[in-house]
Amino acid sequence: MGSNNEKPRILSIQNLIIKFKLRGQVLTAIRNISLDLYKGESLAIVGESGSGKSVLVKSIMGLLDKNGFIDQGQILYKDYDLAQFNTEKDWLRIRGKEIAMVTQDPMTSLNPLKTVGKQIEECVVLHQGLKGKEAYERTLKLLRDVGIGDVEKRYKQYPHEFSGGMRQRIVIAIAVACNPKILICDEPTTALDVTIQAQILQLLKNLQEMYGLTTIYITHDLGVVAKVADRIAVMYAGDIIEIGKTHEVFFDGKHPYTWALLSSLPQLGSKGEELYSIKGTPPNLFNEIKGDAFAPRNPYALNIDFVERPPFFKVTETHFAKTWLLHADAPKVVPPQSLQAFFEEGRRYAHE
Ligand SMILES: Nc1ncnc2c1ncn2[C@@H]1O[C@H](COP(=O)(O)OP(=O)(O)OP(=O)(O)O)[C@@H](O)[C@H]1O
Repeated sequence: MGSNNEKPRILSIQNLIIKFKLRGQVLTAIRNISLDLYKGESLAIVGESGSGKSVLVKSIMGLLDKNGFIDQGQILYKDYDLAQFNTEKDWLRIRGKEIAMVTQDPMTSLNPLKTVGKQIEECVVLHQGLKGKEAYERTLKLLRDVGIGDVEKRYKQYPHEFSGGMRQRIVIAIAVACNPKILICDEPTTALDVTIQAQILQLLKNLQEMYGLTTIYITHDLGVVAKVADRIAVMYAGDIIEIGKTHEVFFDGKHPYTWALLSSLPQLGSKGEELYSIKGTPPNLFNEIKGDAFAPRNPYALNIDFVERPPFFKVTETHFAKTWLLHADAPKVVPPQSLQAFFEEGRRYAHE
């Protein structure tokens, strides 16, 4: 869903349902998601804590917690259905090599006892088939590519000798050294301060072009990804409720949950207008969810929202949203006042 006609598909998730067993009960964390990823694109998955972003990307890498399982669906990549993989041997063909991940905390992915140069070089040797001087030179190039200076000296240093932002650059170098096709960035900048955040995002964007990567960003911060993503998928309670090109979701969002997320952006707050606040809590995933999961918190909910789960309604060829408000018979509802001005500004900007 969410077509992007210019590029070929690289990964296709179809009707995915993921459950966890917990204290004798079962909760459904991913509720029938279908999602296509296109070669060379950058897709941001946004949603509040607990919406299922991490579970979704972990399932692509075979990193689900032991009590989690794929109940239904397919994850198609090359000739494989990753949803059928069940041994580490299977996953070793994919993890790191085809699909790599950069997480929030670089220290957990780095070995404190090995120089950073050696850690990058090991991947160069293993995945790029280089040896000796060639592997060393490639490692230095990678260090330069991720924006580290004085590379010969830095090669010999240990992780603790680097700042948080620099460590994140090294983790990114290691991920890229494995030559992955898809790079998943799970809240890659959350632990960093704002200036460094912007630099790391810019770096990821540059590397995406330089190495022809397809990237998935997962974050709860819509503002951060708007600058780097080609498309945005909005998740709520284990489902993708809206997907589209970044400007479509950002400046013409259709689902009231997307409106709520946008309304919490600081850009809107700074105008001194009253924010559209999101009340209530997400549904309990142990229970069966009827209708639109957001309905109980949605001031625009229609009666049908409490009864029937909305399908994806097409807004444009590339923009879809699961809200009954888009049904031809629905009453006309406009976004909250504060957002209207924001949308208007965005549309004007897009046309300039
Ligand atoms: N091992 C587990 N056992 C039980 N439930 C789990 C487990 N892992 C995740 N969940 C549940 O699955 C749901 C989705 O979690 P997930 O971590 O994917 O959310 P998220 O959107 O990534 O949130 P965050 O931004 O906080 O990481 C949550 O309700 C969570 O409690």
